[in-house]
Order: sequence, then C-alpha cells, then structure tokens
Amino acid sequence: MADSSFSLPPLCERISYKSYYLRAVYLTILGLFFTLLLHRFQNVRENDNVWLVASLCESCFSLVCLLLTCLKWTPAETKPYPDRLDARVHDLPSVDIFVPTEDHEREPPIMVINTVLSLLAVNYPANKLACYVSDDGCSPLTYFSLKEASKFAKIWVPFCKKYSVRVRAPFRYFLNRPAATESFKFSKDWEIMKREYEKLCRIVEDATGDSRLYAEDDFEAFSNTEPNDHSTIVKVVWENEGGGGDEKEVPHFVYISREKRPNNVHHHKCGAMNFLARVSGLMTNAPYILNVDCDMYANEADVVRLAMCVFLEKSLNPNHCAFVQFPQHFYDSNTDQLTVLQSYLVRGIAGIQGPMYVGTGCFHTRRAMYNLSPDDLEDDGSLSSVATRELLCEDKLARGFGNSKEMMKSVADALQRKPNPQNNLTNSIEAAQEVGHCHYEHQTSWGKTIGWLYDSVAEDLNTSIGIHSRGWTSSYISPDTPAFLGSTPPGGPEAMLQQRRWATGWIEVLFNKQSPLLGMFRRKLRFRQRLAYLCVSVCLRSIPELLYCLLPSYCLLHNSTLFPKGLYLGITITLVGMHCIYTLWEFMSLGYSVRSWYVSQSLWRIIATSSWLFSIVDIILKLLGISKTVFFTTKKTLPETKCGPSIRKDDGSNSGKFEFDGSLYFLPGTFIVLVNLAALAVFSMRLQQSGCSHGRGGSGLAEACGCILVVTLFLPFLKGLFTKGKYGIPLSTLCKAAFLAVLFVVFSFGN
Ligand SMILES: O=c1ccn([C@@H]2O[C@H](COP(=O)(O)OP(=O)(O)O[C@H]3O[C@H](CO)[C@@H](O)[C@H](O)[C@H]3O)[C@@H](O)[C@H]2O)c(=O)[nH]1
Ligand SMILES: [Mn+2]
Repeated sequence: MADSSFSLPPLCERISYKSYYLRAVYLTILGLFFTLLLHRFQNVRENDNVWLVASLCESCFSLVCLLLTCLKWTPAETKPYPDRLDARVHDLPSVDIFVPTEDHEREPPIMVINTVLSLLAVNYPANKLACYVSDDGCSPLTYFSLKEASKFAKIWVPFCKKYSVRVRAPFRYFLNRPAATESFKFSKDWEIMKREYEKLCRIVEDATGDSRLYAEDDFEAFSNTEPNDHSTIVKVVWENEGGGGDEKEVPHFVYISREKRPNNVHHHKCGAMNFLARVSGLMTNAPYILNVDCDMYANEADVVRLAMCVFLEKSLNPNHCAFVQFPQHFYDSNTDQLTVLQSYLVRGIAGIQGPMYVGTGCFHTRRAMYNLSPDDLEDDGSLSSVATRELLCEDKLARGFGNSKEMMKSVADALQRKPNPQNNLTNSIEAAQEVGHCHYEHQTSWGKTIGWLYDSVAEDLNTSIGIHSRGWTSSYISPDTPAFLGSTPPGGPEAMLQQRRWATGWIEVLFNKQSPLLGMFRRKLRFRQRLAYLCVSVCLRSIPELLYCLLPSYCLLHNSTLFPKGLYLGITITLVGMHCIYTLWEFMSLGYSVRSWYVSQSLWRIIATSSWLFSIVDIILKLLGISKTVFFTTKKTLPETKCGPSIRKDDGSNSGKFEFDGSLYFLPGTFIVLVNLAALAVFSMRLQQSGCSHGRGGSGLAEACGCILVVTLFLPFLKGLFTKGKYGIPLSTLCKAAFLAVLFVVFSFGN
C-alpha cells in the first residue's frame, strides 16, 4: 500500500484557478442585473402585466446568474503525477470495473466489446483488475460477442502493453496506419492485430442473425428467455488464475444478467449497478470501483493510475475522497458546449466539495458506496471502534445488505479493508446468482442508502448527493487528452429525449429524500455544494425562458413596452452585451470558434424550451400519480462499418444542423419562430403605415430587436421551415404550431 514517507514528492496536487479579473466580470454582470430588477420592481405599478411578467422572468434569470457566480468563484482541479506512483506505492490496490449494457439493438455489441477491450488493456497489473459486464437485455448475442472479445483480448492486451499503445479501443486505434518510421516488427504485429480484429468483427456481425451459434451448452441459460423475463445468469468469461500481473495477462472478465420478471421494478441502470456491486463484492471485492457506460471507452491507458494517485496521496486526506470523476467527452458529436460547461462550471464545483458523479468515467471507493461516512473512520482509514460495533453486527448487515451469508461477509471485509483472498471466481457463482434474485433487495437498504440510489432517473446525481451529504469530498481530474470518450446523439429527437430524461431526473431529486432543499437535515453538504445541486435542478427555468421568448412578440403585437427606456435601456443592452462577450470568451479561451459559441447558445435555448419543458410535464404527471418516469436508453450510433461504431466526422460543417421528426419536442420551437416572425411582419407594416414606431410609449425598435434575437437563437427552426427531409420541420408539426401561433396573435391583438 502507500508508502508512509512524506519526503517524496506528492502523487497529486490540487490546482486552484481563481481569477480576480473573472470575479470582477461576474460581479459587474450581477450588479447590472440587480440594478435593472430594482428599476423593474419600482415601476411595476405604472406599467402593465407584461412588465410584471418580465420582472418575474428576469428575477429568475438573475437568481440563476447569482447561483452560477457562487459556483464559479473558486475553481479547482486535481493534477495527478502517475510517474511517481511506482516509487511511492509498492502494491497497487485492486479495481473492479463495471460496464452496464441494456439492449443489443440500441447498443451494438461491437461498441460494447470495444469499451471492454479498452478497459481490459489499461496500464495496470492485470491481476488487480476485474471487469464485470451487466447485460439488462439478457442477450446471447452480447454474451457471445464478449466471449469472442475475450479470445481477442489475449493477443490485444499484450500487444498494447508491449508497444505502449495509447488508445486501446481497437475501432479507434486502427483508424490510423502506423507511421513510416515505426519498426518492421511493430508494423508486422500491427497488421496481424488488425486482421485479427477484423476477424472478430466479422464473427460478431455474422452471429447477429444466426442463432445456431448459440446452440452450445454454454448458452443454455439463454434459452426461452425474454429481456424482461428470465433468471439470473452469471458467467465467468475469463479467469486470471493466480496471475502475477505480468504484461501478457488478461484481467478477470465476468458477464452477468440479473433476474427480471414482468411487473417487477428493476430500477434500470441503477438496479444493474447495485447488482454489479454485489456480484463483484462476492468475487473480487476490490476497494475501488470504476464505472463506465458501455458507450464510452478508455482513451488514456494510464487512467486507473491517474485515479489511484488521488486515492493514495495521504497529504490530501484520502479518507475523505469518495470518488474521482473524469469529465465527459464524446467522439461522435459536437459537444463544445459541454466541454465549456465542464471547464468553467464543473471546475468551479470541484473547488467546493468536489465534482458531482455523472454516471460514467468515475472511480468510487467501495466503502463510500456501502454507506460509510468519513466519521466512521480513524485517521489511518481503519473503521472506528464505534463503527465496527454498529456496522458489523450480523443483524445490521442482513438488514442493510440482504440475507446472503457470503454477501454479509464480503461487506464486512470491504468495510474493514481486508484484502480479498484470491479464491476461484467460479466458486462464487452460486452466491452471485442468489444476490441477483429480483426479490433480493426487498426490505434491504439497497438503493435507499446503500449503493446507487433509486427514486430518480438521474441515478448519478441522486447518488452523488447521498455521498456528499455524508461529508465525503470528491476530486476532478481533467487530463489534456480526454481519459474517456463516449458516444452521444447529435442535435435531434434522440438528443431531445436524452435531455428530457436528464432534466426529469434532476427535478425528481428535488422532491425525494435526498433533496438538496432539506438544508437543515444535511449539514455535511456544504452550503455552496447544495447550491450546485440546486443549480442543476433549475431546468425549471424553462418556463420563464419560454415566456421570455414570447414576450417581445407579444409586445409588438399588442403595442406595449417590454424594455425600459433611457438609461435603463442602456443598462439592458450593456447587460446582454457583457453576457455575450463573457460567454464568447469562455469558448474562445478553449480554442472554439464564434460559430461554435453561437451554436451552443442556440442549442441551450432549444433544449430549455422543449426537453426541459416536457420534463416538467413528466414531473407533474408523476406527482399526480398519473404516470411514472422511465429510463429510456439513448440509441447509440449503429456501426456503418463492420468494425466499430461509426465516427461522424464533425468538421464543424454539421454543427448546428438540427434533425427534426414529428415528435412534440419540436412544437415549442416552431411555435416560437412563427410567432416572432408574425410580430416582426406586423411591426414592419406598422412602420410603413405610420413612418414612426412610437405611439404613446408603445413597442418599438427594442422589442423588434428582441424578436430578431429570438429568431436568431432558433435559427435551426427557421431553416427547418424551408428545408425538406430530416432537416426540415414535418408538416404535421408546422400545422400544429401555426394553429397555436394564430391563437397567440389573436390573443395578443385582443388583449
Ligand atoms: O435499464 C437500463 C438502462 C440503461 N442501462 C445502461 O446505462 C448506461 C447509460 O445509458 P445511456 O442510454 O447511454 O444514457 P446516457 O444519457 O448516455 O447516460 C448519461 O446519463 C445517465 C443518467 O440519466 C447516467 O446514468 C449515465 O451514466 C450518463 O452517461 C448505458 O451503459 C446503458 O446500457 C442499463 O444498464 N440498464
Ligand atoms: Mn450514453
């Protein structure tokens, strides 16, 4: 374990990015906001309802701005030094890797095996790793593909380690040919490896439509099963028997699929993660857990070592760090806005109590997942005597973790950090099957206080609050080359659905036991960290955003004033200008273009007024008991080639292009654009008639500019009005939106 010598240089450092210049900008923007609001409220009586609605919307925006300022105040991250690890730590700790997958159609097996191969090949002793794949689809094809992948791993892992390959997901690695300067031996090995990988792809491809391949005895467990109706399946795909951790070895590799029955709640990914925690606890019981979604591969071979630097650095008080989160980056879609968000907002939160857990690319400590709190530990990380007495009694263990004797023992060992005796994995299969029973969690604390927490489709955020509320901290590592790269849908229906699910989950968190609103009862959640969780849930601001997109047009049509006049109009313009310059600076400082900034501003408005709006409807229906919230798995890019998920080459030309379909997601955007266009048309007619816009302090140029700004932000919809095919708005959506727009215009004129 870690060397106790403090004379050696540290394994990692906390780097602070405080900037007084930025703070001055934040405060100026806030100052302008509040000056404007003061003016609004002082004059609320002399003005009409529009003024009141605008004041309320702006209050909401200034609250968000205040929250963001609080969160961005002390940005920080952790910088690890993996080169120092070997000198400081003689016996690296074990890590269990969890990869959940759900549906072999929405998540092609070739993608899943690439994820798994990249993880099996990481730069870490193979006898200290175990990879567990949970398959919620109970798919023989997935199991078959993993078995084939494990054969390939036996040549792939040694190849990667021998030549220090950086990107160890084959589909990505084989995109580039070796440089001419490489040795003959390497080029030859490369060719062999490529051929073998193509063979693997072919086998998986051929198996897709050929169920005869599953005729072997090994597949018997899959016969007569349905994805939602089958018993638990646990298969040890590959066992690293008594390995010494040399470069030729492949880590343990296990396939599991928990029991499912119709009408039984299974809690989607969250339930799968808890089953993974139990099975891995029985088999390898590593003190650390890496959680990676099946659509995300390890892009940095040293990733486990990077995380270990944080956990093993004593001077940082590692007993208080529950998890190490890496940022989310994607290889197939333009997600500049997410990178910017992570660089400024997530780093800001990382400087408070630590980043939130985002569901993937995260290393957890098993003990924190088992509901331990830092108060239960002594300074050296061992269990305190009080905690030992309270937590390890058999009764308590059974009530918390379920009745399995093996499970209780494994938990007691994990809590006491007892090393795992290297026993045979196959010996644990029976116990593993028992803990996969669909009733196993009944009347236990799984999902309530232990493991990944239920009651929200955003199980990541929910679990994260639980951990921070017990007083743990977390660390954020953001290496220059992304440590993990995932797949995410491009702008269109699938992305809208994903955003809706996230937002629904975030709001759900506000209403459950974990709620960050319950301040008094969760003192260990630091104040600004609580604000961070509240800030995530402010997708509720979608209603004021929608209203604000409609206000300028309403004012033009109704001939009333939205913006103040004189000095305060100047303040409004300065505020909008400063906000634009600041957000543009955020993009440009990371090397992104003005176009990328504009696309992201537009995307946020579209998401806020559609996906987030629908998530509010979801929540209302849930609160009324009419429907339940559901985790719809995001459809992953299907392979275009046989050898891996397609990589949409996003050279920027596609960014901002938005795909439409007949779903309701595109109704609000279309409606907004139509209404604003109508208002502009009315305004220009009025201008022509009177030659002057102002009649008795009514609407004018400022409101027209507001409409133009809204239309600019919803440009993909404007273009969609004149385009056919997937980039065009379907006629049905257009008709509905036009009908609503006519009602709006009539209402505005009439009122
Ligand atoms: O019943 C289910 C549903 C999903 N999954 C797995 O969960 C992961 C995430 O699902 P995905 O459809 O890819 O969702 P994303 O929107 O990409 O997921 C993000 O958002 C989720 C919360 O909404 C987090 O759980 C994820 O980690 C985070 O990457 C995938 O590996 C799925 O296979 C299951 O194992 N069982
Ligand atoms: Mn995903």
